[in-house]
Amino acid sequence: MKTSITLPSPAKLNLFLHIVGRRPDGYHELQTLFQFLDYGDDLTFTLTPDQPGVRLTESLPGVAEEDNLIIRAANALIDQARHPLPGVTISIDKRLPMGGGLGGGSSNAATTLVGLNHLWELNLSADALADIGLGLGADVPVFVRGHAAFGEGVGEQLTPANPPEDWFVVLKPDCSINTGKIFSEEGLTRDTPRIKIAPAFEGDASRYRNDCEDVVRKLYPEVKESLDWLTQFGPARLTGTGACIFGRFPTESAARIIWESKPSGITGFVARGVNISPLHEKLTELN
Ligand SMILES: C[C@@](CO)(OP(=O)(O)O)[C@H](O)COP(=O)(O)OP(=O)(O)OC[C@H]1O[C@@H](n2ccc(N)nc2=O)[C@H](O)[C@@H]1O
Ligand SMILES: Nc1ncnc2c1ncn2[C@@H]1O[C@H](COP(=O)(O)OP(=O)(O)O)[C@@H](O)[C@H]1O
Repeated sequence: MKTSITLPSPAKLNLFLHIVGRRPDGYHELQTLFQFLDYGDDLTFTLTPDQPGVRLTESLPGVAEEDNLIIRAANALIDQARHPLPGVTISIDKRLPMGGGLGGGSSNAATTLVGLNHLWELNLSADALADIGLGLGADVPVFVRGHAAFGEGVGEQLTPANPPEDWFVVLKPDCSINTGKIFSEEGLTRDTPRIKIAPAFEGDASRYRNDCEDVVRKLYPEVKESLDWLTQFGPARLTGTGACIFGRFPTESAARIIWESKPSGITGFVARGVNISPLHEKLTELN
């Protein structure tokens, strides 16, 4: 049995995000195209056979340990196991902004489920891990399955997709946006017609939009300014409920030229869109 592994926990983009209805429990029904980025956090899992339980080597600002999705994911696996498991210490190399629409928390949960399934040799199927993940957040299943996908329902009904693996400039306007607040806004578009997808959806995502964008532009001038700036160079869009935005470029050098000219004071990064999650690429290497 291996005792330590470091695994990627990538970001996602919602290349488009349509709100097509509402469930009786108030949750919004979405149609969205998820793609991963070759950029994200790293998690290191080290087994501690002499010390039972799950520990983090550092806490995240503003997140109580029991609310941390890494701890919640590890405990969800322990609850499923039929025998005692060795303890584990988990360290986080955090690069993704929190609450930015890049799915960092959901991705951390998925990397924990997939990583500990491997390290603890639990042999749970992807379906079983995605089910556990859905209990932690709507975006966890796509990270568990590891393939770019068209998502329906709350984003858990997934059809694998192969959008172009373009380069992105991702900007983080200096504000934080609460997902619940955006979904409760009166002016939110909630009736975008459903689109039909072919089984091998290639996703000409440039034709689609993010239905949260108008509301977010109005409420957060920082996002509006960044979108207006990035739009000069091509289509720019919000991911999830924001605050991060992205512009798409065919090559790394084209993306870097725009990145170098960004207004001072704004953070972000340049990354490539990838249809196989870096987490699954790494696991294939290990197996
Ligand atoms: C919008 C998306 C798109 O990928 O991403 P993010 O912006 O969070 O990255 C996700 O669907 C985010 O799903 P999830 O991560 O589970 O949402 P949460 O933050 O738990 O949701 C906070 C609140 O927003 C509302 N909510 C959320 C999702 C949804 N489909 N309909 C809703 O009405 C609910 O009131 C919920 O209690
Ligand atoms: N390990 C974690 N990493 C990031 N956020 C976490 C984590 N655990 C819990 N959270 C909480 O989840 C919220 C949403 O995080 P995240 O998935 O990064 O953003 P978003 O849903 O906007 O894409 C954060 O604001 C934070 O309070």
